[in-house]
Amino acid sequence: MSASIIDGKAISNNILSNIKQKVILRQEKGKRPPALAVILVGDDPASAIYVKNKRRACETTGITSVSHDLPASTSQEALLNLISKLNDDPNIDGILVQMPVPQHIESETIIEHIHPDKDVDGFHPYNVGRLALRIPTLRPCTPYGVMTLLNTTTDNLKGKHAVIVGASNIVGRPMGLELLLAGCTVTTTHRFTKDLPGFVGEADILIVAVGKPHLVKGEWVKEGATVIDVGINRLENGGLCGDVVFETAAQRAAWITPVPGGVGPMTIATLLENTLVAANRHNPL
Ligand SMILES: Nc1nc(=O)c2c([nH]1)NC[C@@H]1CN(c3ccc(C(=O)N[C@@H](CCC(=O)O)C(=O)O)cc3)C=[N+]21
Repeated sequence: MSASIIDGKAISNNILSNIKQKVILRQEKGKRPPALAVILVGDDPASAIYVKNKRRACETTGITSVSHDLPASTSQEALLNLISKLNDDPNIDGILVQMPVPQHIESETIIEHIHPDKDVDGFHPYNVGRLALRIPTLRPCTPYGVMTLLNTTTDNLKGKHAVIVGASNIVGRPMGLELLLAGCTVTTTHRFTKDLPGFVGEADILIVAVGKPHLVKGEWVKEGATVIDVGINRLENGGLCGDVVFETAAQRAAWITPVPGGVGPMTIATLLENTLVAANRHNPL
């Protein structure tokens, strides 16, 4: 078999143009555009690229982005104060604090300080808890973006065996909740899993989100599987690669996402979808 490529870039562009139409509709009804505050602390080069892509997507859709670029030396207290101000600001619908934050800042404290109604990343325990209880509101962007991709390739996810490699707070764990909500049988593997290749070989749907280049070998993949590679690893030659060995996996899979151009753009599209949802709630039509 030779896999078809899941074109995350094209699918995300479709979502962005839908959002753009909805933003125009709001403005025709006299409402301001949705507004996203983007906070970047420090100067991690990868973060700078992602944040730039987010701001560009805001421009494409007509969503207002308000940048707060802070030095790496920013204290936790100063960051919490800024978030408090944005929580109370009626002209801001969504707040994003780009992760990772510098070592002296505790990310859990920051995430819990963002008002759940403005948590467009879907990272707040309230929003993750809602998803766990099958009453999702603002959904974690990357897992929800992956669900959008799966729904374009698979008619009925119910009963499919989904295997997740990686159990992080921002991808692996909420990914399991989304797949469970969609009716999949879910297995989550992680650093203590024995026989990772054995679990991977059982997956109808394989989601890999670890951040280790080429961790998953193509030979492990089940014939006809759908492979979603969430990893984005920077190579020394400046290129990018995923967590899956693409060439060999594509010989066995039915569907596979590329890196770049797969999950990354979907994360951004979902972030803007969440911002529109938050705006429609704060400032209804
Ligand atoms: N509060 C917060 N929210 C996030 O959503 C968040 C975060 N922190 N920290 C880091 C991760 C990572 N992330 C990506 C966003 C866009 C691309 C993206 O645009 N990727 C392009 C390639 C871009 C490149 O050249 O590196 C692609 O895959 O085609 C990738 C990864 C959001 N994250």
